[in-house]
Amino acid sequence: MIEIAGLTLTRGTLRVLDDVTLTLPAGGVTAIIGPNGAGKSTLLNCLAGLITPDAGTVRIDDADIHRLREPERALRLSLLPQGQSVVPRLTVRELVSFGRWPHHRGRPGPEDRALVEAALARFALIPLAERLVEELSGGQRQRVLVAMAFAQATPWMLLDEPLAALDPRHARDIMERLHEVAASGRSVLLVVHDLAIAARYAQSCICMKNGRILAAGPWDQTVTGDLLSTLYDTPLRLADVEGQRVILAG
Ligand SMILES: Nc1ncnc2c1ncn2[C@@H]1O[C@H](COP(=O)(O)OP(=O)(O)OP(=O)(O)O)[C@@H](O)[C@H]1O
Repeated sequence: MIEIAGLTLTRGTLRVLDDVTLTLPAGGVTAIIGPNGAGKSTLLNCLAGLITPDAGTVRIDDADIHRLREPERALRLSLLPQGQSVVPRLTVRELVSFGRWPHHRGRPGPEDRALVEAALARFALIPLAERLVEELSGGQRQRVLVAMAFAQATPWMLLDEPLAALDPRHARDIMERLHEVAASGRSVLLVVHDLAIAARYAQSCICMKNGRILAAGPWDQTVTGDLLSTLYDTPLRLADVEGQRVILAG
């Protein structure tokens, strides 16, 4: 599990994270939702140990993430940051192979190679494996980056807007695969703006506004139309269409 206690961060005069305290049980897909500027990316980067808070702690499976050295962190969690750029002249297979680096530190073995192939297969990238990443479409590139994070084979996958710039089919495609990843025992935590996708695929959610947690917990017990309306300052309601959770305006 991830245990967050009293996480506070100020940038200039802005309290970006305001005493965030939260326990995230392991397993499933958890969506971090909330309006622009709520602090979602900052929270994710704090959980990954990339940002050191002014106060508070983050413990992942009993280790204080900010006290771990980078290679140890990379064995516990993978992070796909927002708007990740890619190193030029790398093929898809080479980039996905980078996910194995924390495990082999420059000397990949048969298991590393097998896990890279498994990641390529899971994200339907075998046909693209020898293509240069920079020559792919934005959606294909995003799939490669998620596959790289998957190849890291960490108990936790943290993804900041992995669906950005994806059309509905490709967004669903990635979510289906992340759903499978979670079903196989890993924990997936992602920042997502598409509420329809979050409603469909996330078992749990963290609702952030103004650097605070407005609500968090299992989706069905937490998310209501009133909550979403307050979160986004616009009228929203929940509905059930043919067994699917959907969000409606007004
Ligand atoms: N390095 C920084 N310096 C100053 N302000 C910052 C810095 N990083 C973040 N902020 C501010 O903190 C707030 C939260 O930013 P953050 O990127 O975490 O929000 P977010 O919820 O991920 O937003 P979005 O949905 O737009 O990506 C914003 O007001 C942002 O301007």
